[in-house]
Amino acid sequence: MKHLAYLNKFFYKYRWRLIPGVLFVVASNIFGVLPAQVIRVAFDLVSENIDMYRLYAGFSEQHVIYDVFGAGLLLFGAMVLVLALIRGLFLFFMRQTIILMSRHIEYDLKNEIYTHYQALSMAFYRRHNTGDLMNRVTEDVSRVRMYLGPGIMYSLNTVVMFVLIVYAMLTVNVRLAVYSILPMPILAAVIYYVNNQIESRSEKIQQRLSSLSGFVQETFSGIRVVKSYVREAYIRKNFAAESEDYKTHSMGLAKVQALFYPIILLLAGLSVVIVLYVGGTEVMRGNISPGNIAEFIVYLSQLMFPVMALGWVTSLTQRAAASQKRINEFLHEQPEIISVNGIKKTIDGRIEFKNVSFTYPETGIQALNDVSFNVEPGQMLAIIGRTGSGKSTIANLLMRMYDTTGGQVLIDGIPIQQIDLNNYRSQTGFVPQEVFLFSDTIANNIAFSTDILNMPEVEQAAKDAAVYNNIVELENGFQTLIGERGITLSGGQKQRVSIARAIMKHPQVLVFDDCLSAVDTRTEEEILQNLGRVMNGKTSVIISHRISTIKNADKIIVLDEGRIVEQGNHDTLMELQGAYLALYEKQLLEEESV
Ligand SMILES: Nc1ncnc2c1ncn2[C@@H]1O[C@H](COP(=O)(O)OP(=O)(O)OP(=O)(O)O)[C@@H](O)[C@H]1O
Repeated sequence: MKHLAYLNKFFYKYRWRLIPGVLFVVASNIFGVLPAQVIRVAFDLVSENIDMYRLYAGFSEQHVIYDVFGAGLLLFGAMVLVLALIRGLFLFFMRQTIILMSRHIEYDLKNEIYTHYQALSMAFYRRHNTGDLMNRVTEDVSRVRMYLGPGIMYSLNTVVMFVLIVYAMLTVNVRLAVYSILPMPILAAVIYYVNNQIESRSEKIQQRLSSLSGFVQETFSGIRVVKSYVREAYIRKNFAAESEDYKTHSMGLAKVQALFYPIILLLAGLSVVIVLYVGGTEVMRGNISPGNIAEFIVYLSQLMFPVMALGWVTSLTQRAAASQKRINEFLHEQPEIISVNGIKKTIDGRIEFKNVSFTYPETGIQALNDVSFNVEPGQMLAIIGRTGSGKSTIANLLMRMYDTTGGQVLIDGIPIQQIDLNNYRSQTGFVPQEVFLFSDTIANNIAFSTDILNMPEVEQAAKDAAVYNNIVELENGFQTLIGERGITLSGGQKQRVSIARAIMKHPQVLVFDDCLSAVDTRTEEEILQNLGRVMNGKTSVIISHRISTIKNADKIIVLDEGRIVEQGNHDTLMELQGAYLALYEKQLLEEESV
């Protein structure tokens, strides 16, 4: 429960919804209790006057008595109706204040979590899977809202109604009141227990459903592999097994739900029987009138819902507390990459790695070991090396996705940690190895870094990335939707759109992480030539496997197992007759054999 205390700040923020809400709960309940008393008076009126009416049988006065009697009953009926209408009005306002408050808090909480997520570093995203992140913003927040809205509202309602009804009962007859209330705690306990059963079973079903939809999604995403390996029958069998599991759990839930209402009706009926029996004996003793029995039965029917709500609200609050605990876990995570009062400046692009070592915190793998190099503004640095040698790690450190575990990265001679993070990243263009494009138009994907879509600039970026001709050939050109909702671009086209996105930023430092691998050598040459123009006076870092990509770079570093084994330009490295030359010859051989 202590986890829910986090939400108290929101109650304070929305106090001018909560306080009137509480008053509306009280008012609606007062008007909810009054009709029972009107019914009691009406009932007594009937039982007192019926004898008189019969007494005048055969006399003309019987007619008059009937009229007076009928008009009286009509008046009572109208009173009950008016009271119900007033109650309805207050119920409307009660929901309009408390439920609306819960929706406002839900909105605030979702935004708070999302904003916090965005501040967290890469390592956090490596530790937690996307499903988990999504669940906490959606499922868990919804559960918390159930506590904030219906939970609070029904708890207040139950307490107020209980106090008013029990008070009204006690003023009529203490013995009857005690007997009537006796089954209530049992009813609440049964509902709490059954509700918990339903919730835990529903949760299991939800998990099965997630796993079923995950399974379906994956097999459809990989349908090409499934079909080419002729594994349809095998996949279908697995699907049937998953479905069977879901069905079994659903049937279990249906059984508990089927028991739920009969049990409630049984207990409710039992209360009425007790009232009739104990009330009857009290009437015989002359302690109460028959109207009081009618009054009690109305009270009982009114108490039934709050008592049911009590069991329901208890389990709902428990679940909300568990969800808030999960939310708090993430909200209390501190971003590893921070920049407090960082320097804001236009960077020149001088990069220096000074004895940099780096070990990934998630796996403990040492990816870089004592790496030192420097690049001047206007230069192109190329990084080459075998797979897993640490090339992407250099890009990660340059983009400050991680901080070094040893040594220092300096930008314009300033340690990278001292530069304002957003200021720095906004001047850096990065094309990752794994291309990611949003399900949006090509134009919006290229112009991702800007708030206003400037089409001439987008087109120029596309031309520089040598993808312009491919785009204009499409029916809708730059307005073509890509991704889940649209067409699929080829691997090389995707890479070039993502290069255009980085160029569009007019960065001071541009980092290409092996993003020309799916582009043919002629197009690659065109892009590199364009880059020479666009990045004139600025710094480029090109990571590649291919020597053809990097041979014109001002400086080339050759990495192996996290260490720099050679550095220089193409000619000096060739002269060294070491790792670079070996790589060159190997690639030359491969090209010839193709
Ligand atoms: N996010 C990560 N978490 C943990 N370990 C990682 C992570 N990324 C890379 N590594 C490890 O760090 C080492 C260097 O990886 P890196 O991605 O820098 O190599 P690379 O030279 O870019 O390889 P490739 O050419 O295949 O992309 C590898 O052993 C890899 O397993």
